[in-house]
Amino acid sequence: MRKIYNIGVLGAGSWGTTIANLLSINGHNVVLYVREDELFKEIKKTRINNIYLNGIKLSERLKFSQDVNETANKKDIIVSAIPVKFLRDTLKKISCNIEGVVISLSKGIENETFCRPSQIIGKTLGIEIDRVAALSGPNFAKEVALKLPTATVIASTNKETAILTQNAFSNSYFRVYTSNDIAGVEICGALKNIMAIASGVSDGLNLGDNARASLITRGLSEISRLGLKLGAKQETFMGLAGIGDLMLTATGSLSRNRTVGLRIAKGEKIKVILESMKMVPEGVNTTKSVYNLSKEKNIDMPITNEIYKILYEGKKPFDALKDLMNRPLKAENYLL
Ligand SMILES: NC(=O)C1=CN([C@@H]2O[C@H](COP(=O)(O)OP(=O)(O)OC[C@H]3O[C@@H](n4cnc5c(N)ncnc54)[C@H](O)[C@@H]3O)[C@@H](O)[C@H]2O)C=CC1
Ligand SMILES: O=C(CO)COP(=O)(O)O
Repeated sequence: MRKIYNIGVLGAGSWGTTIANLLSINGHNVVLYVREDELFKEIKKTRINNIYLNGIKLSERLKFSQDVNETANKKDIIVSAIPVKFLRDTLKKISCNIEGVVISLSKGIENETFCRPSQIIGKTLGIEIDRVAALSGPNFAKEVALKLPTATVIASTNKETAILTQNAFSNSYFRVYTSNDIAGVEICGALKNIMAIASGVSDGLNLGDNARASLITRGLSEISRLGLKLGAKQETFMGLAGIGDLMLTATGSLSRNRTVGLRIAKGEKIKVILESMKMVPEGVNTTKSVYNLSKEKNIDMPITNEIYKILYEGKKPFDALKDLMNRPLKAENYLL
């Protein structure tokens, strides 16, 4: 018999809604915080999130709230599904005591502080890091919402937190592994979004399958170099949160980040692309964080550099390609 928890999910975007629905299907008592007034009315009436997860009828047991404190109060598990840019300010609105564990679903790195989502959560809510976990892996929300078979990783410095979450989230179509490498899992989840933009640019320019596979491989090498410097464990890069999510996002048609790259390659301006998207492609902000962080740490990240220049300095994608290909030749070393 599964233990039943009281759970609050912060953020009714596509992933927050999907996970709230999954946890409700798993038998937990779940309340989902919906920020937008119109969406709140609509979702209560129709049980469909017509902005972020259209076409999926949500569980009859799922409850909705527009109050972050009501959502977080007296919960065994709080799930945070807020894009990194809005995470700190949203959490600051919580004034109730946090009694249970907090699970982060966000994939990004904060611009000014270079904090990972779990670090923002720990600091802002004033809770110890061993009550925080991060869930990450090759997980398109739409496919999980459609109950297609999916595997993922939940990472925490505390084994009990990871196992509690593993048991609460797992079911016949969602298989959760545990990890103790929260830094590695979050770094992989954030940085693969940069590589997904790069892959989208490459495909949008019709550079071919060789180029995409090369980008994914050298992208992983770049992610690993920075990750190891930041304390990640090497084996995480070869796991679901690492190569698994990188492969998915750099090749899958559902990726918002990859879509940004495809549209950039067709000549659209990043400002116009972002204004046209309701969903948040985290890779755009994360590129800025990682570009600055790599300079601070003196880590060579050529793909990230070029994506930064395309997004923030208006560099032409073909010029970025030329500069990437014309760098000094070297021996292949995964970490160089
Ligand atoms: N959608 C997916 O397939 C997956 C998403 N993630 C990650 O989960 C996190 C949440 O993303 P999604 O649920 O996909 O969101 P989304 O991109 O579908 O929706 C945007 C979300 O941002 C919120 N938002 C917009 N403006 C805001 C503001 N000013 N203040 C506070 N919140 C605001 C919206 O209310 C909504 O919840 C992201 O870090 C994402 O990378 C992780 C795995 C899968
Ligand atoms: O993280 C994701 C899949 O694991 C979702 O990727 P996108 O944000 O690019 O859609």
